[in-house]
Amino acid sequence: MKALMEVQGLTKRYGGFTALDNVTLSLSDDAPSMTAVAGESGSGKTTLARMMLGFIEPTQGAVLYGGKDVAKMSASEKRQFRREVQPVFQDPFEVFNPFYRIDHVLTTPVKRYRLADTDAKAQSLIEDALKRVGLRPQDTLGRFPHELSGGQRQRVMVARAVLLRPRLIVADEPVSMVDASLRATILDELRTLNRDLGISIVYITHDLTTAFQICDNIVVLYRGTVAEAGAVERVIGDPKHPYSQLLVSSIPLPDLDKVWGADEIPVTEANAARLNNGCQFAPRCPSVMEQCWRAPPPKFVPDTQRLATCFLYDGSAVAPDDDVASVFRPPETARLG
Ligand SMILES: Nc1ncnc2c1ncn2[C@@H]1O[C@H](COP(=O)(O)OP(=O)(O)OP(=O)(O)O)[C@@H](O)[C@H]1O
Repeated sequence: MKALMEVQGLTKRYGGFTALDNVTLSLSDDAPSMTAVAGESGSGKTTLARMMLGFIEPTQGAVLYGGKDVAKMSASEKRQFRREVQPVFQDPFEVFNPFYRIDHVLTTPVKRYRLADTDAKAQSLIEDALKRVGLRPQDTLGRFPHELSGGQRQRVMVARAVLLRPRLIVADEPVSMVDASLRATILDELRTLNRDLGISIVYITHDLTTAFQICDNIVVLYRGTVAEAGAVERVIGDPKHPYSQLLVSSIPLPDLDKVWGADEIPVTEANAARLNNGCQFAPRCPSVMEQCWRAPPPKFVPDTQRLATCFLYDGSAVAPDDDVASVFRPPETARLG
């Protein structure tokens, strides 16, 4: 597989605290993919996203884009990387300057990357990008950020990313500040960009329902380590790692017999510290065993198209590779039953 981006043994420490620990994940260049990165608050999702975007440097490991280490790129390589790998953030309001009209965030990249040689071409590029994300140019351009809804502002940011025809969009909780009614529409639009324009998407979220709806594969992080990874219908439909099981059991379902919060395993001070050895989830795990305290579990492959770093699956094959994508379902193949 030719890789668009390779995250190799990525580790980020802040002082003595490990926010991300030895994560390896490659994104295929052959077929544009949609990959979710999920986990509760503090699991390291944003840290991973920021390193993929080249915003912060790893303590160990590397992010390769087109085979080149992002931290060692020349100015011109970095410029191309910045164009081809686009961020979409949680809160678009922070990105907008309230004193400029919306047009500013769209005309700036057109100028910076010389995307059009005439004003008419620039206008048509901008209008096309807005239409692609379901916005009417005549209702959007000329307005100030506060005159748009949160959902519209977020769509402008997606339109800005689309304008640059990126190869990869890293979207960090892109709809968590958007009204529920608009969430599905914006996520559908991301899916359409993936299918129609061939843009790969990394979708960072704590929401497994939307990850299931739009993504092919998912990586579940727990305290900076990969708990489980694979095809969404495997990991979300039938989770194997006790942490993924906990996450899935907390998805609200219309089940009147279910008592919400009943499955929660509280974090106490005693189990909040990172372990030096063993499985990070051991202190909260309902299935914890003696060996879980001694060494981190390998990446077991209990069935096809998924891996689970959990000793419950000792005896299953171990993943052939550190790369969690080695068990991914290739995009464009049918979902498992
Ligand atoms: N600049 C920093 N300095 C110190 N610690 C940090 C820094 N950035 C992140 N962390 C810590 O690293 C851990 C992972 O943070 P990160 O933002 O990646 O988590 P997250 O999964 O994205 O959480 P959330 O869903 O709340 O955004 C957290 O414990 C956080 O406090």
